[in-house]
Amino acid sequence: MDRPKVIINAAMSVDGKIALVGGKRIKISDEEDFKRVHKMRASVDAILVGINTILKDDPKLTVKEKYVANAKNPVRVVLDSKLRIPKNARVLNSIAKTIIATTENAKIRELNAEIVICGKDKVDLKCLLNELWKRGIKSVMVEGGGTVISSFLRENLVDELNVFVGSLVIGGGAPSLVEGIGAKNENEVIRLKFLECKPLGSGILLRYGVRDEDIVE
Ligand SMILES: NC(=O)c1ccc[n+]([C@@H]2O[C@H](COP(=O)([O-])OP(=O)(O)OC[C@H]3O[C@@H](n4cnc5c(N)ncnc54)[C@H](O)[C@@H]3O)[C@@H](O)[C@H]2O)c1
Ligand SMILES: Nc1nc(=O)c(N)c(NC[C@H](O)[C@H](O)[C@H](O)COP(=O)(O)O)[nH]1
Repeated sequence: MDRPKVIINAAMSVDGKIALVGGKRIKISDEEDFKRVHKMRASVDAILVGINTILKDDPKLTVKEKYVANAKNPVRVVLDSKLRIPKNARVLNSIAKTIIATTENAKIRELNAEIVICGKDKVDLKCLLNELWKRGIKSVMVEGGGTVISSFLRENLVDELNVFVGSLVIGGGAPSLVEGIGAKNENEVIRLKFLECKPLGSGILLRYGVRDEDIVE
């Protein structure tokens, strides 16, 4: 199947959490990591997140001038099965193009975005990646949250996983890097290929490959 290269990027605590208990956003990345994240945003054709990340964080998903000057903004893509996105979500501003990926079950309404229908209950990722490919999108940065990251990994649609490990512990039942059901048996474990580990600012950057054949060094 023709599909864009998929790179997951997220920031987690030492105990693998990506937000506070209850899902409230916390700054895990430091300035060095945000600079890396925004450089990566500037280098891809699209950035993708799940609707819960929009509802919890209200991100802009654009490239900040202070990190990368005069950058071209990638297309923003939101997985929103029931088309719940609020009209005033920042991702719907006119600074960059936005695609809302939804399902046949959604009640379609007018939004400042292109609406792409893929799947019935939740967004069919293979269908969506193919639609993005048809629009000239050759690389997608998946910025979360944990449920979306889980779907991409479980469906074996990931080429690279980049995780910044901040020097903090959140604990308890806070959202994790990979949500979903998880592995009960050894054969359900997702094995990664270690690529790189380097100190970055006050934390560590980890890079893994997932689909061996597609990893571009
Ligand atoms: N630290 C980080 O790097 C980082 C990055 C992004 C988000 N977050 C945090 O993650 C949390 C949100 O994560 P989450 O797991 O609750 O939600 P999410 O953002 O992963 O969105 C999940 C939702 O997307 C929709 N969806 C549609 N099709 C889907 C598919 N095929 N697979 C998966 N989801 C699909 C569903 O409604 C699903 O409930 C927030 O607390 C946010 O602060 C942290
Ligand atoms: N890389 C990263 N480090 C963090 O410490 C953190 N909390 C997030 N969380 C992802 C989330 O969706 C954020 O809220 C957006 O990174 C903000 O995005 P904008 O700058 O508004 O585009 N991401």
